[in-house]
Amino acid sequence: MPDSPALEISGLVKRYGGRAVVDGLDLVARPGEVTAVLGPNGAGKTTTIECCEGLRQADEGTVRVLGRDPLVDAAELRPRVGVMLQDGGLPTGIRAQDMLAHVARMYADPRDLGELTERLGLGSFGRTTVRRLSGGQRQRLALAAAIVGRPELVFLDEPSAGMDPQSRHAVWDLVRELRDEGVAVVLTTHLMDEAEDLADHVAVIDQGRVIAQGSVRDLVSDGDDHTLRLDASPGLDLGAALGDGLAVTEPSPGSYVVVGAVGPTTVAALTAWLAERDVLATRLTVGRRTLEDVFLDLTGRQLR
Ligand SMILES: Nc1ncnc2c1ncn2[C@@H]1O[C@H](COP(=O)(O)OP(=O)(O)OP(=O)(O)O)[C@@H](O)[C@H]1O
Repeated sequence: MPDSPALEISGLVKRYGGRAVVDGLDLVARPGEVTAVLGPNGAGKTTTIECCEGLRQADEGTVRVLGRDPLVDAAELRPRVGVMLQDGGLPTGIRAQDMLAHVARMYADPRDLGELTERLGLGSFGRTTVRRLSGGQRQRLALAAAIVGRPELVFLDEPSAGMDPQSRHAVWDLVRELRDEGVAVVLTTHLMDEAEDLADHVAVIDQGRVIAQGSVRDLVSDGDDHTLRLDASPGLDLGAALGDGLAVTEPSPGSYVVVGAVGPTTVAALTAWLAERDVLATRLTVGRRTLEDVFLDLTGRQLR
C-alpha cells in the first residue's frame, strides 16, 4: 500500500537502570515526507532512533520499520533502510572513496558513485583515510554511505551538525531530492531552521515522549498572533506601555519579546511610550512565531 507508514512506533519504552529515557513514545513517518524529530539534549531522540535501527531492544511497545520488526527482520531490512549515525560509525583505517565503493558493492542497484561524490563534494578528500577526515567531511561521507543503496527509509541523526554552510545546503538539497523520490526521511536535529526548511512533519520530544507534533505551519500558527521583538536599553517596564492580552519577556538584557495579539496599535503605543522616555529602539520587528519560539515555549529555557 503506497500510504502505509514507513515507520510506526507505538508506546515505545526504553529504560536504563530502571529510568525510562523513552517513556511511551508514538511516532509515524511516511514515504515521500521528511519527519524531523526535535528535542532538548537527553530527550530520548537517539535512543528512539536506535530502537528503530535494531541497535537497541525496546522494553515495551512496538516498532515497525517498513512493516517489519527491526530486530527480528534485521537481515531483510538492511538493504532497504539507510542509517547515518551521529558519530559516523564508519571504519577508520580505509580511504574515503574505497569505503564508499565497498558499501556500494553490498547493494543490488547502488547510486552512481561519481554523481554522489560530486553532489557531496567527496572528491577533494577521497584518498584520505576516514580517521583523518574533518568532522564535516566525515558527516558527508556517512550521509553518502547511508543513501548509496537507494533505501526506502533513511535515518539521519543530526545530518548537518558541524558542517560548513556550503555542505549544509548540499545536504539539504539532497534530502529534498530523496523526499521527492518517495523516500521516507527521518532526521533528528537541533537546528530549527533545518527543521523549518525541510520537514513535512515535526515531532517535538521531551523526557521520552512526543509533546507536540504536526506540520511546521500547524506548530507555529497560533491564531493570528504575532511576535514583536524589540532591542532597546535594558530593564524597561514595557508591560506598562502595553494593554492586556500581551506578554512581555526580556530573554537577554535589552532584548524584549512581546507575544499575543500584537497589532498596529501595539506598535504605535510602544514607540510612543519609548519616545516619551527618550529611548531609542535599535531594532523592532513583527513576525510570525518561529519554530524556535514554539520549541522554547514547549520545552522551557532551562539547560538540560
Ligand atoms: N547506554 C546507556 N546507558 C545509560 N543511559 C543512557 C544510555 N544511552 C543513553 N542514555 C541516557 O538516555 C537519555 C537519552 O539519551 P539520547 O541519546 O536518546 O538523547 P537525545 O535526545 O538523542 O540527546 P542529544 O540531543 O543530546 O543527542 C540520556 O539521559 C542519556 O544519558
